Amino acid sequence: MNSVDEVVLKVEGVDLGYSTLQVVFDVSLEVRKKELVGLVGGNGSGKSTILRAVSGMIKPWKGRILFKGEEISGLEPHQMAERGLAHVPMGRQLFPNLTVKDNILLGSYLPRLRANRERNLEKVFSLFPDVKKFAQTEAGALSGGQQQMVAIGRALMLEPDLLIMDEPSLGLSPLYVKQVMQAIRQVADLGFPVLLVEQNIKQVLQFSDRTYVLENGRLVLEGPSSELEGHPMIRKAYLGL
Ligand SMILES: Nc1ncnc2c1ncn2[C@@H]1O[C@H](COP(=O)(O)OP(=O)(O)OP(=O)(O)O)[C@@H](O)[C@H]1O
Repeated sequence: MNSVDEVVLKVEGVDLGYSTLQVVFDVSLEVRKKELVGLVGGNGSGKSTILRAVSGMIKPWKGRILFKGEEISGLEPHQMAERGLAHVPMGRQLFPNLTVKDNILLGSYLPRLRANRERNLEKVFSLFPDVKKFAQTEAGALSGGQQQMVAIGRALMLEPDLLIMDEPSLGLSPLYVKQVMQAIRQVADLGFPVLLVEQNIKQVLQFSDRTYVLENGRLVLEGPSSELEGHPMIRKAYLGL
């Protein structure tokens, strides 16, 4: 396998925007097999807009997006899901009155996944023992961190080739943020590539393999997360050092 085959997601020089307002400028990034890649930036820097383009909700004004080597322009979100893209949305969006188990099973709605349902459910339960413990509990009764794991579990039922996660730490207490980040790391270590979008740069640098830093719609820094942690710009602007 050569390095080109290993690239799952490739964003090439995209400009993105809404009606006449451009919010993302010439952004390129990639996610390879087995990687946990962070995309970080402050409020309104364009992170969610990039995710919307990757999941087919908006089309690039310029540039292109390749998923498993195929250009995705023109594909609808459900077609992206069929091709193996799982989007874990901001705010988790579970059905609070359904049990945890039923919420997770909703992830295996595609016909090709039905045969593997039970096996995949067991995989999710062995990955997140807490989720298994609450299988029969209504999802709305769980803590924010546990609900986030349920949402990730639901996405794994899709047998995804790429998971994109939109601010999974939002609204969680520091203890739960750490648990959720550890869970995401475990998911990546199992072999599922993850694009993790976050404002919480400190946590992302600690758990991801590589990170892209976005400011006002432009990439200002990128590299191995371990190297960025010590970068003067990061220390000054984001870590307050
Ligand atoms: N549907 C929309 N219509 C018009 N402008 C939008 C729309 N969605 C986002 N924007 C604008 O695009 C810019 C980037 O927003 P985006 O949501 O991508 O940022 P973000 O980095 O994800 O921020 P946050 O962390 O607050 O979600 C902002 O100026 C925002 O106001």
